[in-house]
Order: sequence, then structure tokens, then C-alpha cells
Amino acid sequence: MLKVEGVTKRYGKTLANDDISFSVEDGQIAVLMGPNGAGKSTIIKCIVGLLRFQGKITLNGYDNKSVEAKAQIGYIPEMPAVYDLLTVQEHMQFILRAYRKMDNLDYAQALLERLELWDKKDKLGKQLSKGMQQKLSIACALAHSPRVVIFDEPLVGLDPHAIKELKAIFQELRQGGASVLISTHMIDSVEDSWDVAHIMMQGRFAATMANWPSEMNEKTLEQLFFEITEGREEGR
Ligand SMILES: Nc1ncnc2c1ncn2[C@@H]1O[C@H](COP(=O)(O)OP(=O)(O)OP(=O)(O)O)[C@@H](O)[C@H]1O
Repeated sequence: MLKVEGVTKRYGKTLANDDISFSVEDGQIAVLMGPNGAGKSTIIKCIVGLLRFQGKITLNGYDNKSVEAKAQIGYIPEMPAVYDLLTVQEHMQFILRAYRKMDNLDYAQALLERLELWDKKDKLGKQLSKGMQQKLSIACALAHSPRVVIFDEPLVGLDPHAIKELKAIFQELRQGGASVLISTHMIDSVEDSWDVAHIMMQGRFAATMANWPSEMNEKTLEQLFFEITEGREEGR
């Protein structure tokens, strides 16, 4: 479970996150949406421990800066960051050694196969295309079976096969009990597979929509998004 309590982050005079609180339960997919500059990447960077902030963030009860929390988190950044001089296969070995999860080697290979990277296993990071680097970044983040997985714009630059696989992976993570947070501009990319969606505006949550079977939503997520961000419903 991911718990964010009263997180505020300023860059100088810019208030990027303004007292944000939310949680993502085990086996839940939460979606973060909002216009450019709303503060999505900032809250994600706070969660994964890349930024200092005011407030409290815990992963399964552990402070997000603790080693216990870091061992449980998988982070797919907006821009893939791979090691130029490691091969695809060496990335997996490096990650699994670092997390002491060498038992996951078969799982890591299966991830590479699903993402059509196994035939590139001997290529260096710097020899991969942007989309291949993105796929490797996804495999690296998932290889150690994290319990909390954070995706920042994961579908950008992926080919249709990888998008299909990644959508299946979202569901498998959810079924496996992970807490999944996905930041995306592509409203239809998450289809109906999310549990809760937060729409961010100017550093705050302007609206939250649940997608439980019992919830009778009058509006689609897309309608709500345009209503909030443009002050009207799309097409009106
Ligand atoms: N390193 C930084 N230094 C100063 N200001 C920053 C920095 N990073 C982000 N900001 C500012 O913080 C605010 C939130 O930015 P953030 O990147 O979190 O938005 P976002 O919702 O992820 O946007 P996008 O959809 O464009 O990725 C913006 O006003 C942005 O200009």
C-alpha cells in the first residue's frame, strides 16, 4: 500500500504540489491525470525518493526514504534512463543482484521476451532505440517484483505490441496485489482497467473518480477531465 499524506513541494516560488493526500491500496490501479505542469511528475518524484518535500509518504508502512521502502518500489520514469555500457541482459543481472533477487532471473527473461527485447539481449544500452530503451526501463523496474509500481507516462513511444503487453502487465500487477500508480495523458490508454483516477490542476487534486462496480458514474473519465480542465464537457 502506498500512502501520501499532506505532501507539499515548492521549486523556489512555484508551488508544484499543494498539500496532497491519497493512497493506493494493494491490488489497486490509481491513475494520475492533468494538464502539463499540473504537478504529476513532481508527486511521483517525491514518492520514489528523488525530491525533498514536506509531508509524509509510506510504502507498506515504511518511510519512502528507507531501504525497506526502496526494496519494494518499481519506478518507470518519463524519460528512460539505461546504462550505456551494459547489455540488455547485464541490466537484468545488475538489478537482480542489487535487489538480491537472483531467483527472479527467469521472470526477468520472460519480461524481456514479452517486450520483444530478448533477441537484443547482447546489445548495449546506448545501441537501443528510444522505444527499446523505454521497454528495458520497464523490465528493469519490474524485474525484482516490486509491491508498489509507479509509471510516469509509460506508453509514450511504445509500439502497439508493447502497449498491449504493458496493459496486460498492469492487470497482472493488480491481480498479484501490487499498488499501481500510472500518470498518463492518454485517457483511453488505461481503458476501464483503473480503480481510482485523480485529476490534478495547479498542484492539487481537482477531482477524484472511483471506478468500482458499485459506483454509478454519471460521467466518463474523459468527460470529467475536460469539465475540470476546460470548465466544460467535451463537444459542448
Ligand atoms: N526542476 C524544476 N525546477 C523548477 N520548477 C520545476 C521543476 N520541475 C517542475 N517544475 C515546475 O513545477 C510545476 C509542476 O511540474 P511537473 O513536472 O510536476 O508537472 P507535470 O504535471 O508532470 O507536467 P507534464 O504533464 O508536462 O509532464 C510546473 O510549474 C513546473 O514548471
